[in-house]
Amino acid sequence: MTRSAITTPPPGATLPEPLPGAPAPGSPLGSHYSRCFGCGDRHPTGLHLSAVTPDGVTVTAEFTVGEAHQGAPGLAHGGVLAAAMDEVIGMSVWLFQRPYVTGRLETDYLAPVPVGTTLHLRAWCTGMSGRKAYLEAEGRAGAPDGPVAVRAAALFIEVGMEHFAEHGDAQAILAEHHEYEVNP
Ligand SMILES: CCCCCCCCCC(=O)SCCNC(=O)CCNC(=O)[C@H](O)C(C)(C)COP(=O)(O)OP(=O)(O)OC[C@H]1O[C@@H](n2cnc3c(N)ncnc32)[C@H](O)[C@@H]1OP(=O)(O)O
Repeated sequence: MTRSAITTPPPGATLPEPLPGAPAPGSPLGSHYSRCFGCGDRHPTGLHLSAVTPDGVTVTAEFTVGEAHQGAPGLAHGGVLAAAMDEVIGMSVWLFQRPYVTGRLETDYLAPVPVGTTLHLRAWCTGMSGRKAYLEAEGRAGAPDGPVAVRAAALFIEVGMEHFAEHGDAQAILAEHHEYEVNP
């Protein structure tokens, strides 16, 4: 991955450990919002990522490129592939049980991805420092050990739940996130 200085952990960054209460290894991760373009099962043309965590700190997921995801005829749109990277990385920081948002996302496209291809995604943390989490992800075509078609490096920034209430739909958050106080 040709990551930049912004997405490279600084000296002294730490690696996360599985938290108490993390999903059991191999158990499915639920959607954080049913209308989310990345993981929501109520989004009609979304990515419908289905994900598990093998170890409480990394995430693996699958995404099958559909008709609604094309850029060039028959090929996945690059922005859609970036969204898949953003989502699987977002799912992995969700394991830290604190809310984060994407600050920066860098993407390398290594091969075209035809409609009908299942991308096997993986995301992992390379370091945490204060409010900043440094993460990477990859998408392999056709199989977990298939050729890497897309790679990403990201900087995520921790926010309070009020971030989503202030800028988004507080009622929709409350309806799906009983575990968080959105207006502390
Ligand atoms: C209900 C649950 C929902 C879960 C949703 C997950 C969805 C999946 C992930 C997403 O797609 S999130 C959607 C896309 N991202 C956004 O909408 C974020 C928009 N940006 C912001 O809201 C603010 O810019 C942000 C919260 C990221 C930062 O603003 P703050 O005022 O809180 O912090 P500040 O600007 O002081 O930055 C804190 C540190 O991060 C650094 N930083 C922030 N944004 C950066 C950036 N873009 N690039 C590099 N560094 C950045 C900043 O330099 C600083 O570093 P230092 O502490 O070292 O000084």
